[in-house]
Amino acid sequence: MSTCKIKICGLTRIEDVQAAAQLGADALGFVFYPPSPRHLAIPQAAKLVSALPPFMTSVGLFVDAEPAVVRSVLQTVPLDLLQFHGDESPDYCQQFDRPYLKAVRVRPGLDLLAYAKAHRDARGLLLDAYVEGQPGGTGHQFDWQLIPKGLPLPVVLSGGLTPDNVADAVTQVKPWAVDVSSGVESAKGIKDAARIAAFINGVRNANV
Ligand SMILES: O=C(O)c1ccccc1N[C@@H]1O[C@H](COP(=O)(O)O)[C@@H](O)[C@H]1O
Repeated sequence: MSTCKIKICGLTRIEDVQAAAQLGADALGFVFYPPSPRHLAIPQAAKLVSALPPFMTSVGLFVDAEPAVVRSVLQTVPLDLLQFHGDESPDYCQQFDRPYLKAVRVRPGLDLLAYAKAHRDARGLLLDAYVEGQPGGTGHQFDWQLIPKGLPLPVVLSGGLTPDNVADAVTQVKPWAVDVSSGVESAKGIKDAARIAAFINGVRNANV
């Protein structure tokens, strides 16, 4: 049985927060990126985060946001961890004095070791698929063979994970955690409890 951690991202409804918590997710992600169909206004996000039970991590996702935007979210929404999903520099990421994940979109030719070393103050490196013009949440998978051994940060694997492929992903990559959005939805921003349950089962049944 795998103890890989599980983050479900892009929640927009209280019933999805409650279902993900009851089904055993470790962390929930809330999107603060206006072009995303999963984007939340601050009051809505505050309501969802306040419904989290104890010991569950709330994660705020930003894409190249103005620092003032991140600060205004942090004033009202009690986020445990930030997820920077754009081209944010290490200096940018550190300015909020909050633990963070740095996301990177993996493609051939990218030196992931150098990228991880540059972002060594991150709590983890989130690996997503590269899709031209789209920062994430695409439902696309990338070639897991592109992940080098010996990355100096815990790996959070994402990008096109589903209930059908997540056991293989955990078995092959052995990440610290997995992150999913599209793969557990019935429509953008609408989570499907049966798919979340199947996803969590897939992680737990991985052969590691
Ligand atoms: O979820 C979004 O809308 C989103 C928008 C902009 C950047 C990232 C976004 N989501 C993150 O993308 C990855 C992969 O998602 P998927 O499972 O392939 O749909 C995941 O880390 C989400 O947190």
